[in-house]
Amino acid sequence: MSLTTEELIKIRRDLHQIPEIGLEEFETQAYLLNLISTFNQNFMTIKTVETGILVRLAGSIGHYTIGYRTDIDGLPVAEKTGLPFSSRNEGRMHACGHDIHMTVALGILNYFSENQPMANMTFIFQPAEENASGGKRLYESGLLDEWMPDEIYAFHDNPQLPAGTIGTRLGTLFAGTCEIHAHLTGKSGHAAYPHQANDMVVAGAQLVNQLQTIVSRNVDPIQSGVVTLGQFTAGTTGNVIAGEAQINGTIRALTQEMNLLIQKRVTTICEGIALTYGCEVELNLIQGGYLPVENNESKTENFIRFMKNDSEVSFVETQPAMTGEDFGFLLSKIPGTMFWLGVDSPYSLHSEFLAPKEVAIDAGVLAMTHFLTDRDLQLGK
Ligand SMILES: CC(=O)N[C@@H](CCC[C@H](N)C(=O)O)C(=O)O
Repeated sequence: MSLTTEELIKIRRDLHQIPEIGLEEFETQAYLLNLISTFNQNFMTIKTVETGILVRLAGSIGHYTIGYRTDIDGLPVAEKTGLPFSSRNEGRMHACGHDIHMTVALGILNYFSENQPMANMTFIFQPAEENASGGKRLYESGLLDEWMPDEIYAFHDNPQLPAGTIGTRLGTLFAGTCEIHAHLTGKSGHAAYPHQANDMVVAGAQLVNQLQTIVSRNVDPIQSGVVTLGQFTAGTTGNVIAGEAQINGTIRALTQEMNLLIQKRVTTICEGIALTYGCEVELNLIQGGYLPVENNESKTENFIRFMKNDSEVSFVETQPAMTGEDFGFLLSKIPGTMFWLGVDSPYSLHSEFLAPKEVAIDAGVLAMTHFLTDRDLQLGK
């Protein structure tokens, strides 16, 4: 018996109330393990990796392994949806919809635990998609090795698509990202004596402005790039010159070459600021596993063909997006497809008001159980 709509919605709401940030998903892991232990165990094996979980369904032939991945982490965002099942963890929210991702993965896993596939299936419940390259960590732990998928699938929810609609494209779906962390050290002092201090608010402000010229002056306008500096902290009060500043941000580019070019320009500009303002600029650029999400050509052609032909699935071809995903790392090792699942919300991913439409859950489970059943049949021939 597959999970009912009501059961799936209850699971999603349970998960929504316990968001945890990357590598701290202890409650989430315990909830998932407890639930998965209620599924048919006849051909299931479970392993844990840090706060992640790997579930293997042994196929009746076992000649091939199909992978399916969900991320499980939340964000350091204070929820303001006002929903009765809002986050119970202060300052934490599933503001990127990973509660929806997990619920759909559980629906698919539950279905195949009752309907044994011919191929093996490896389900990956992966921590730290937002902050610590969880996919790369998990891959490099070696624990996936004996259950390594031959091909792999995953989705991200999309507030801009109608609830339940599946979308993807051939080629690059998401950007590669790279975190920027710049720490500026000058000399603090009295507001009345600027000549005796070295003001890091002024140096930091110049750094922000100069970094914002990279996209307009260094990126080929026919291509694309983003430099967003989401955090700038400096100083303690209005009449004390700040001796330190911290600026954090992120780079986005659809090719690794462009990402590296932007990283190079960020480095050069930081060196220039250090020289100009006689301060120290300690720069950390962290790309980790956030490579561009490049869909495999033949797997994705097959995926798109299937979704277009399934009369119960609504499918649209989408443009590339500047969101990042560490599934890009797994796709650089294992051929597969990343796709969107529409959740129809006026608020964007990472918004404290994001409230995905739950009707998307059933649609996601249906589309993927249909697709993976078909894929299993193709592979078994
Ligand atoms: C889907 C999504 O929103 N992913 C995140 C990935 C973050 C990567 C990294 N921590 C960074 O900030 O560059 C995103 O912000 O796109």
